[in-house]
Amino acid sequence: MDSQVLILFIVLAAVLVGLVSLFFVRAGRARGLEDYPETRDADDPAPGDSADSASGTADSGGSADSGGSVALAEEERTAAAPDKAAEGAEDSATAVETPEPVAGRLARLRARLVKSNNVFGRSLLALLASDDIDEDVWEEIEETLLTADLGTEPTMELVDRLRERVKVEGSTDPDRVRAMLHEELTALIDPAWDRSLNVEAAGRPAVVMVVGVNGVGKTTTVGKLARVLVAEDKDVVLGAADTFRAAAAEQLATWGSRVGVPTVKSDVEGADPASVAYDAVDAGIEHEVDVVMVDTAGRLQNKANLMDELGKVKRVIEKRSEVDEVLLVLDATTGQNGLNQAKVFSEVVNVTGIVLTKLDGTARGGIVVAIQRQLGVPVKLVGLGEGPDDLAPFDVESFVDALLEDR
Ligand SMILES: Nc1nc2c(ncn2[C@@H]2O[C@H](COP(=O)(O)OP(=O)(O)OP(=O)(O)O)[C@@H](O)[C@H]2O)c(=O)[nH]1
Repeated sequence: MDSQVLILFIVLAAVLVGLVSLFFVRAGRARGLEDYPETRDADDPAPGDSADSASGTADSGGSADSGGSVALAEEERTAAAPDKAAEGAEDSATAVETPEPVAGRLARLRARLVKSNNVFGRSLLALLASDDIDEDVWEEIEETLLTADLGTEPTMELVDRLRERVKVEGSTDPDRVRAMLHEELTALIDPAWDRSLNVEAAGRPAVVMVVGVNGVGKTTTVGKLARVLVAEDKDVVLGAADTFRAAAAEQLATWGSRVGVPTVKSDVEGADPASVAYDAVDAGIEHEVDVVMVDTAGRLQNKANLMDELGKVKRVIEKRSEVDEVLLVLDATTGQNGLNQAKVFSEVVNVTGIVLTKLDGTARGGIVVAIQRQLGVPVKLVGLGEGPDDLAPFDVESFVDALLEDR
């Protein structure tokens, strides 16, 4: 009799434990990414970690390589966006910023573009406004375009076409010549490119990788872009695969937390970046977010081992998901040097879009043309300042308008 009571008691206890754990699992799922475990042990494979990643190949991803645990930053777990947060997180959600809507950003930032390209536009228009555009004037025009980093071939093309039109139309009316210049510059920059970001993927998160040399503004761009996506009501996860620089992951997590976006990062300095990237994508898939953005460490294009590592980061992500967009960040102030970077990065990770940063600090806007020509990849975004909302979609008309604005 005693033993029957004991068995009954054990069975009842087991049923009770089962019910309680089921409740917690469901509640956890309903709460979403903010309940992602704070740390995941290095030896504990990431959920959905592929067989490949565990196989120990050179390209393998997953937590086993990360050299430590992967954690969501403390801030982002407490600063989830209001509509995505657990009910109990409402208080902390009040601290989350509302990013500026994307529409009209370039209009706001136009003054900066105008200011920095003042010399370019003014001297071109002044030259073209002369009654008699002789050989010397055409040469000066050429020089101005070259100084603006338009590149030799596009400069020659532009000058030839303008010369031809001025000759054929026989007009030196400044307004007319200015309109011709506007048309020719627009044609050179080419409005036909598809400049939309690939941030929609059916049935899984879109994956965006951000690459480039040191200090060009990668982390800042990921942060600003997270704001753009949040403003468009997307769920985003950031992956801090810049494991070289100790402060980089924190910097990224801070950007994310400002708009309630979580960051997957390693708490071990020098951890395998491919592993962190894999974990970020994995977390994004598991929590059914819209976009995972992976920030990578700055690397010189002539360091073969670092470029190999970047290739590996992409290949490891691809074990878990397609990579939809590879954004190469270029600093506009570095001029033609950006072209070499673009070429090498493109060979390694198949760049799909350019982000041109620091365009607020240079009159070398012509680099847009040179890059697109050489690379066959469109400029999709421009950085026009250090402020959180100083990133705008690249729009050809507004760009040329700003270059040739009356001052
Ligand atoms: N003026 C201006 N500054 C910018 C722009 N974008 C980024 N910056 C600044 O450029 C500096 C470097 O930016 P980061 O985002 O840290 O650059 P990074 O490429 O991630 O750097 P590493 O990780 O060291 O390679 C920071 O001071 C940014 O504020 C921009 O569009 N305009």
